[in-house]
Amino acid sequence: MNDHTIVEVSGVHKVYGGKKTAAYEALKGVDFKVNTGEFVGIMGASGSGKTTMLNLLATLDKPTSGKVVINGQDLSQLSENELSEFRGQKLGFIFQDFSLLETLTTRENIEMPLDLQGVKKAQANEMIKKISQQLSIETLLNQYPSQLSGGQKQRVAAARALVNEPQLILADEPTGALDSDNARSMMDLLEEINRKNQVSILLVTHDPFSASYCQRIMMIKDGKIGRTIEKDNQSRSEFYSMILNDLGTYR
Ligand SMILES: Nc1ncnc2c1ncn2[C@@H]1O[C@H](COP(=O)(O)OP(=O)(O)OP(=O)(O)O)[C@@H](O)[C@H]1O
Repeated sequence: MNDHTIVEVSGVHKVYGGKKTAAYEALKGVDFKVNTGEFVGIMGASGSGKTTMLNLLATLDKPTSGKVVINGQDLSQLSENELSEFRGQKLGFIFQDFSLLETLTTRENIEMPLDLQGVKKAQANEMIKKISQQLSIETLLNQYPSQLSGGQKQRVAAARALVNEPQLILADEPTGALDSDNARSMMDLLEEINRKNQVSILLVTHDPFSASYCQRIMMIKDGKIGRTIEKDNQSRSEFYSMILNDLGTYR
């Protein structure tokens, strides 16, 4: 692991069940690295192990064997309390279902991770102001989730994920519940954050359009990374065609 590596996964196996139920090996030896500032995708059929992998990176679950290192920290060395602190400080999450709390306003939803970390009110206000401007949601701060459109909710969820300036964003089907216009603006936003803020992004998706924003895509199949495809100097639409071709060929 060097300074340029944000994620290093080595020899990771994950077995579910086993004591009373039949054991199922969802990950069968996964190795990969993500460089700092990279925008990387994981694609694969339903049941291939994508969410399992994401949960390990999110520190929400532990591998049966193998190692996950994020930002130089071997996650297996941290206690539960340290893991939750690590999650709060280093990671940002964007999920398909937004997971906004309905009884809180936009501002309160965005403020929540800062409260959990004990950030002082004045500093929290500054951080909320900055991210709201960047995501153009200043006018929505006093609204409740039920008053927002799907695209607006997703921007608020993105603001909440980004407000603590995480080093790594884990995004699970962030466009899954959005129409195509909103999906495009969500992906444009992630690309902008990646470029301007130098945040590393790991995106899990079925969707070739979202995946075309990545610089590199790892194709996971039956619990292993089968192939990696790289964007290199291609335009996004060329990369999109390459992804479609790949999915067609290896289905
Ligand atoms: N808690 C669990 N207990 C037992 N088996 C599980 C558990 N979670 C996942 N699995 C199994 O592990 C395999 C991989 O699941 P995972 O959710 O990682 O797939 P996925 O690629 O994210 O699928 P999808 O795209 O449908 O979300 C599946 O066969 C699933 O049934």
